[in-house]
Amino acid sequence: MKTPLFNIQQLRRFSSFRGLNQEIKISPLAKIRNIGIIAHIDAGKTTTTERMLYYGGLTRSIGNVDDGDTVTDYLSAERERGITIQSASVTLPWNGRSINLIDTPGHADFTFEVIRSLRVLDGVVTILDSVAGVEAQTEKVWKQASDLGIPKLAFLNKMDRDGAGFGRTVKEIVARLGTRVVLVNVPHFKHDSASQGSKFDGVIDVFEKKLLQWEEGDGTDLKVTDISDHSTTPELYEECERCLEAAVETLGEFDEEVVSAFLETEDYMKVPPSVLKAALKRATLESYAVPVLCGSSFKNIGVQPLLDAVVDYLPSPLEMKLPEVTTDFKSIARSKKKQPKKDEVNDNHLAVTIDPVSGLNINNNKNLTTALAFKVLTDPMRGIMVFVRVYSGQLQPNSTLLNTTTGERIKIKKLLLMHADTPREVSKLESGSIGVITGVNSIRTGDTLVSHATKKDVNGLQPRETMVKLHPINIPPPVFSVSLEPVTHGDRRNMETALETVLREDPSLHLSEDDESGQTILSGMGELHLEITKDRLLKDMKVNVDVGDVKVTFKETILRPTNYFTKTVPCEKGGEFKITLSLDSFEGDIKETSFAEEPSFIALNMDNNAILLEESSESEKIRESLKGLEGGEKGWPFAIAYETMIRALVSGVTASLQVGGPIARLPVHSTIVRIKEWEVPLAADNVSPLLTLARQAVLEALASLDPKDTTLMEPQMKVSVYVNDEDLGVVIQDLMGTRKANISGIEETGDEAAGDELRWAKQEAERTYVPQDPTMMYIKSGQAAGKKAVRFNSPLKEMIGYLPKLRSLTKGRGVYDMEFAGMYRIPGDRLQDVLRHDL
Ligand SMILES: Nc1nc2c(ncn2[C@@H]2O[C@H](COP(=O)(O)OP(=O)(O)OP(=O)(O)O)[C@@H](O)[C@H]2O)c(=O)[nH]1
Repeated sequence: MKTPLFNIQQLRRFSSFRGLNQEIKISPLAKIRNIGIIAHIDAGKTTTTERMLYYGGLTRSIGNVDDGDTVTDYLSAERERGITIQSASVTLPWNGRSINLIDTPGHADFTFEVIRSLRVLDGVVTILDSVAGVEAQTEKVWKQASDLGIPKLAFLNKMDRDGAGFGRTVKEIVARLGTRVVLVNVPHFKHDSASQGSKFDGVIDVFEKKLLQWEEGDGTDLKVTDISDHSTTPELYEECERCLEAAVETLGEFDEEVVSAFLETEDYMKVPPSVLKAALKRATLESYAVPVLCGSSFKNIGVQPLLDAVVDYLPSPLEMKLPEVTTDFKSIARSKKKQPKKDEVNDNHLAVTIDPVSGLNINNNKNLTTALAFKVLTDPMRGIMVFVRVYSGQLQPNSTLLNTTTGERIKIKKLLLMHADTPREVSKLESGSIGVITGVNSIRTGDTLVSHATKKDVNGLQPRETMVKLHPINIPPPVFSVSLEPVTHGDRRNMETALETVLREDPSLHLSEDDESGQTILSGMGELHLEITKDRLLKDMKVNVDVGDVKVTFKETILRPTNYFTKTVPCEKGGEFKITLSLDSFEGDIKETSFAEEPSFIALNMDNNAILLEESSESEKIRESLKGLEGGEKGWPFAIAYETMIRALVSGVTASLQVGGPIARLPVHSTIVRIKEWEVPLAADNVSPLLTLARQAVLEALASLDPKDTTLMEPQMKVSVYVNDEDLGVVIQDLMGTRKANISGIEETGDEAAGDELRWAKQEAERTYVPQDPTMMYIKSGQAAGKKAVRFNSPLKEMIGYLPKLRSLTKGRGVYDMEFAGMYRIPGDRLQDVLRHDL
């Protein structure tokens, strides 16, 4: 769900905090941990977060999901909508450190939000349900975090439940997520006379050689027993020794200090905890191994050691590698393309702090402040709050920033740090910190903000510095849409204002206009996504609007190139604006075509379209001036900056492609606009004529197309269905028939990793030591026998309403997950059907 992580209204109820002695000081960077919690739905993310806030002293009592009184609970927040203030991050103190917990929603419809949050995190805690093991969403978010090189911890929750399998789940983590593990703690069970079975009551702290047992209650009463003496606790000693042996073996392959420490006594129990902890931290940062802990958040067992582990094993911002930067408009530096030096680039793509085109390094640039806006919220009291992560330099209040994504200069006033429910005004936001800019309404999620690190304006920045962009947050294309129609004419203004707010907060929503019907079309990532947005518009914002049914988004694309079209207009100050362009077609992802290799290729951020400034397309004058710039920062004789001209071309082209193609007036997709020639007079002080010409020329090119020169495109989804052997036949029959599925494979579940990786992971899982699971029967590799995963691509249109169908075919046992695979041309036999029924 779109989970507001923190409902400040509820936090406020707990006016006297438990941990007053833990007042957060504004921490030096080494003391900060920017972390997120990721989990499959229901693994216990909310329950665990509640305990963290409580033990951190931010709440006075523990809320429970099932009683609907949690701080972070979505439904109660829903009920209190209007007075609820969401927050993207909250800071809690732990052991002298500040842990910034950053919201990461679990539902697949909000993948974009997960990616957006992951971008600003330095580490993640992955919560698994130890009864269910590794689940589909765990795998997905784990992979996303791995792709971004983010260090991870695993917390095996729900150890109190029947069927909880610590050992089994650990083996699944290794085999299915493809990682080594180090067991930081393992479960402890006591004999339960009532059930004549065993009951989870605590954990063995492996490195410290201690047994921690929790008393019933809020989890603050804890019995600690030393288990380092074989004569007093022989069984616990031996279990701990086996775990330490495994830890020393795993870490020893990575870290020589562990080997030396072990060789001093050749006794696993005598390797100092400090050596193991330091090695495990390094191993975690390098993604060599993942620390594993366990507990039962619901029973208040094991959460404090998890907080300790966050502090011990996840990095501070100082230890995290800086993100990739680019300077846009490559053409300015095109002849200066330089390869980054070997030692400047790490395998992990996040490590590149140097723009390979311009050579600019944000890491050692003392002048430059760079920050990424990762969430925008509208707070009824404070107005618009822009959450930013500062990557270099420092943000200062009452200063001017440059939004390099839009080219706009922005005056900012206050800066805030989130401290429990009360955002606190601060005199600066330093590199590594996460804070809030208030009172600015032009910043969107994903924008890069730069400023001078010491001055209060951007005047001292080099031209190249003003073009720095942190790697933008990729927004997946919206595949579903609804029409919006104000009930009365007077409601239109209200609707527009509300939509502006909603879109500012959620850039994965998109607005367009249906020229024929005049309707406003709102597009989003999934049915649920649009449902929640609709709720927000109708219920929270009280907009009087008719919302149509959710439909799949279709696009149009061209099948053959057009002729070139030329447009000119004289300039009042002398000379003329001119443009000559054509449209060309391609298939696939534009960034992977040969066009993308061209020096003057500009990918548009919508609909897989791009502009190609053909070789020598610029007027003689522009070319000469650019050459001048390459030699140094010599004069640029034009009254208008080069980037401003490019922005005009981009805006003109983007807007006209949205107007649509000849078949159904749908926005044009997968099209390249080849600009053969363009001119701007030297004296011109305004680019709007260039924008207009670009727009007119594209519209003329589109109008020249015959309907048979274009076709429709539709979203296809990459789907995995998990079913029992006995249901496989009927499920496949339905997939091949009704769902138009293109099946790529049927696998035993558990075989998700591919090739060598799979072999490695399986071997690693086999040799990974895990304690016996007393509460469950051991099922080999953790999977119920005879489960199959069917992988296929299918048109999204055919997948609507699939869940009830799958349930009825499999007596409720089948599950599936799907993600966007891409927009594909609709084959001729289905085209008529779509035109008739869906448009
Ligand atoms: N027995 C047991 N139940 C738990 C534990 N942790 C959470 N639960 C229960 O599991 C259910 C889901 O817990 P949540 O904390 O809402 O899980 P979540 O991951 O936040 O779920 P979403 O917000 O839907 O993604 C609730 O009924 C909890 O009471 C645990 O340690 N033991």
